[in-house]
Amino acid sequence: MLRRLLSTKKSEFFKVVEVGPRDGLQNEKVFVPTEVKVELIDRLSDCNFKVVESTSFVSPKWIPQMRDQVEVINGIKKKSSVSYPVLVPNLAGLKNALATGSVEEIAVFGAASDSFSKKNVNANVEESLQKLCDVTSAALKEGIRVRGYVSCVVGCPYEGNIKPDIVAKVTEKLLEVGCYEVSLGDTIGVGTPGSVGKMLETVLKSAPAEKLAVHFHDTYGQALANVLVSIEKGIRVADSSLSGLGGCPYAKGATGNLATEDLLYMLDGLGFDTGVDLKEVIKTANWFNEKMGRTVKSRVGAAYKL
Ligand SMILES: CC(C)(COP(=O)([O-])OP(=O)([O-])OC[C@H]1O[C@@H](n2cnc3c(N)ncnc32)[C@H](O)[C@@H]1OP(=O)([O-])[O-])[C@@H](O)C(=O)NCCC(=O)NCCSC(=O)C[C@@](C)(O)CC(=O)[O-]
Repeated sequence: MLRRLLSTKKSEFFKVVEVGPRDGLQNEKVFVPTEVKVELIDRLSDCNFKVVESTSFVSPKWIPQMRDQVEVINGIKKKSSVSYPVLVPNLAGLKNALATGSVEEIAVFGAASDSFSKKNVNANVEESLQKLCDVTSAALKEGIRVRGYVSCVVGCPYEGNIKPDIVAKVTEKLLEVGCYEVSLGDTIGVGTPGSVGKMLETVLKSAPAEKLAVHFHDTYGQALANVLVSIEKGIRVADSSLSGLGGCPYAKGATGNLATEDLLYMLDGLGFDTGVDLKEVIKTANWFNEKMGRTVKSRVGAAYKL
C-alpha cells in the first residue's frame, strides 16, 4: 500500500486532529493561564487544522488544569472551517458544555481496561460504556457531533497487555451508538508496529477504516512507526499534539502525544495533503514553549530552519 501511495500523483487528504490544548495540557502541573490557552487555540486555528480539541468538561477535582473550560471555549475566535471538540465524561459535563452555547462537538472516552477505567472515570469498562452511550444519545438529540475514544488499546499501566477483542468490542459499541469516528489510544505509548498492527487487524473486522483514527503517545519512540502501520491498514486520521505535549494523569509513565510537527513532516513526505501549515505549527510551538519556559520536544521543530 505504501508503494502505491508513493507512486500516485494526486495527494490524498489526511486529517490531523490537534489535541494539544486538551490532552497536551491536562497533565501540566503548573496552571496554564486561560488567556494563553485561548491564544494557543486561536493560533492553532490559523495553522489550518480541521479539528482542534480544546478543553474538557470533566470534574475540576479530577483534572484541575481544565477548570477554566467555560472561559476557554467562550474565549476562542471560532472559525467555521474548524471543529473544536471538548471532552465530556457524563451527563453533568454535557449539560455544562451545552450551557455555554459554544460547543458543537464533544468527545466521549472509554477504555479497554477495567483498572485504567476505574482510575480515570471511577467506573469499569461496562459501567463507563453505559454512561458514554447515554451522553452520546443525549448529545446527538441536541444536534452535537460525537467522537469516541478508546484508551489502552494495546497496553494498560495496571493490567499489562490488552486483548484486541476488547478494543474491538468497545469500538463497535461507540460506533453503534452514533460516534462518527473512534480514536484508538495507545495511552501509555507501549505499542509497536507489531502489537498495533495485530490490534488493528482485529478492530478492522468489525469497524471500517474510514471510521477510525489513531492516537499514539510516544513514550517508547514508536508513535510515527505506529501511524505508518495504521496508514497501511487504511486509516487516514491521526491525533497529535504540538511539541509532543501531553500525558495522561491516570496513566503513570505516559509521556506526551506524538508531536504534530513530526507527524506533519512524515505525512508530507508520504505525499499526503493535510492542509496544515507546518511552519505555522512550529512557530506556535515555539511561542508556547517560550511562554511556558519549556524546551522544544518535537524532532522536526528542533531541526527545522524557519
Ligand atoms: C467522570 C468523573 C466526573 C467521575 O467522578 P466521580 O467522583 O465518580 O463523580 P460523581 O458523579 O460522584 O461526582 C463527584 C463530584 O464531581 C462533580 N462532577 C461530576 N461530573 C462533573 C463534571 N462533568 N464536571 C464538573 N463536575 C462534575 C459532582 O458534581 C460532584 O461534586 P461535589 O458534589 O463533590 O462537589 C471523574 O472521574 C472525571 O472527571 N474524570 C475525568 C478524568 C480525565 O479527564 N482523564 C483524562 C482524559 S482521558 C485521556 O486523556 C485519554 C485520551 C482520551 O486522551 C485517549 C488516550 O490517550 O488513551
